[in-house]
Amino acid sequence: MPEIILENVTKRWGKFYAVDNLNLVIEDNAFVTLLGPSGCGKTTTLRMIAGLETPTSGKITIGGVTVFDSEMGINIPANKRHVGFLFQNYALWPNMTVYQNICFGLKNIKEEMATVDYEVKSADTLIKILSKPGEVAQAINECMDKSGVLDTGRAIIKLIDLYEISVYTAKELLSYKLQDTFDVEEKAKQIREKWKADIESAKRKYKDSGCELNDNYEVIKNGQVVKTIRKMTKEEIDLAVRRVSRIVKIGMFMDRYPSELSGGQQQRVAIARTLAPEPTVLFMDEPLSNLDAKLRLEMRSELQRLHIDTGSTFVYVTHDQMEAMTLATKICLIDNGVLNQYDRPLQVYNRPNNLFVADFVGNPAINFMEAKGVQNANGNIALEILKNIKATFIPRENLDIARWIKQQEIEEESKRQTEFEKQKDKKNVEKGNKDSRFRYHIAKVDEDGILEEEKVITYHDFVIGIRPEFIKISEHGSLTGEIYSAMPTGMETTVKIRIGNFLFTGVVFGGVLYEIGQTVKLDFDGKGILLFSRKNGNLISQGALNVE
Ligand SMILES: Nc1ncnc2c1ncn2[C@@H]1O[C@H](COP(=O)(O)OP(=O)(O)OP(=O)(O)O)[C@@H](O)[C@H]1O
Repeated sequence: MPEIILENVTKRWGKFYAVDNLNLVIEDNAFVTLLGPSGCGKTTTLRMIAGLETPTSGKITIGGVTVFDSEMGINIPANKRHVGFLFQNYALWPNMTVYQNICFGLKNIKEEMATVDYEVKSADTLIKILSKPGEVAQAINECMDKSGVLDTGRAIIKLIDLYEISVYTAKELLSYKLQDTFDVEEKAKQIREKWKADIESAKRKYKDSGCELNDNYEVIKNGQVVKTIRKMTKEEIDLAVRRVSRIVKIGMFMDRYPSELSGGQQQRVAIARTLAPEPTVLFMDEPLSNLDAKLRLEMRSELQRLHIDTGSTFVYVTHDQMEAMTLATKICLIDNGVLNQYDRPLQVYNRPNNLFVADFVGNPAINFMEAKGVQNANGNIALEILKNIKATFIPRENLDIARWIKQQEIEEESKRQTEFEKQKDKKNVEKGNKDSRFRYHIAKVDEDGILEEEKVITYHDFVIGIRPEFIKISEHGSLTGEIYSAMPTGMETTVKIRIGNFLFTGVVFGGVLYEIGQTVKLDFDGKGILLFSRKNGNLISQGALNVE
């Protein structure tokens, strides 16, 4: 099954590292979003997995097959990786109908496939359908206008969708004119008998040549499915087109040209075209970015459903964190070519590995404030926040800061050592786009743009991260603030609260009305407050923050 494994994958152009030593396992059937700021290396990563870009070094495996290995000199081309693509500029062919657009790629496929007897298959299908001939007549009758004239095109689409059959089988079914027959049961019985006789005769022929048909109508010889290198038959192509059209609901547009479709409908055609060859892995690069907000929301839920319906592995590039959060089973968050976190969306939101991740995910953005303090014997950390306010951070789990610091120092030393070893290697190319520490932003009322001089930062310096939903305005709150701005949207109200010179963004459920300048009391609610080290930006712990 198509599990995708990236081992030490690097892509650089000269000294510029677009992707820097990426290690990633994309599980089978996952929906992974590659997320990060513009230019962080998302598209390059996707293109390398798909085979459209050659990594500088590393190894990539798809479904147990090594598709790239710099040391072994393996590089399987994109068209042999059995993957599908959907890009932002999906460009349908304007001179082809929707049907032709979807089946165009299928016509060019030539590979080893089982030999299938579609005549027997469709005969068997017709026998099954004709066991309830009244239902067929009824479906066709529903496609007549008031004066009793049949809309043949509509009837064919109706039969295709109702019985999941090809256009050829649907036309055959329509040719029986069951809707005009007095005794449908008798007529259906006669047709069934004819098809049964045909199937028996075909089976006899197979037997005479030492073959048989299995339940999927594949020809079996010596216990093996007979396979040949061939193109897809018209029937196979039609069934594939109908299958994907049903999934994205475009069955009724088959004869239209792209210019006769809305943007969203065109997008669905592009998706159908990508799905038709049944790729086991589907790569998508910002496929919804050309659509308006409402349609994008609609297509998001379509994609989620599509992921379940197709059972494929989806790898999806986006810089829209909302899209990444809502669609993904796992988010892969990249910055400057370096993987920062690879986790389930809510884990990324609730337990970000570092300040960059905390800041990148969440809208409205997380509030940061600096703090200084030491851990008490009982495990709590006595802090000073907002210049001169005393507070206590109570870690959710056991926390030994001294041990945490030791661990960080060991890891930093090990990184320094690896870097040192790398520099000794003559072939090593120094990273030009150096990884710099993420500069968190503290919201203030009068940001004069003058950066405060950096003091010596120690492990006693912290940054506290508070998601907007953890700012609780209440009568008995321990902090006093002033409403700086309030934006009710109906379902929720986003408020900015000023405490001294600092600004905090909170989200209150419901359309609460606040007056600008109004004094409010507030607390930091719950046990989801995040404690980061200011020295290296990493998450130390989650917990509660009590203000004295
Ligand atoms: N052929 C190339 N030569 C040199 N640099 C390149 C080349 N292709 C991409 N890059 C650089 O590699 C970096 C990563 O590019 P990539 O397209 O992967 O970014 P991205 O994360 O997908 O960005 P965006 O969200 O803006 O599409 C960028 O800084 C880009 O300028």
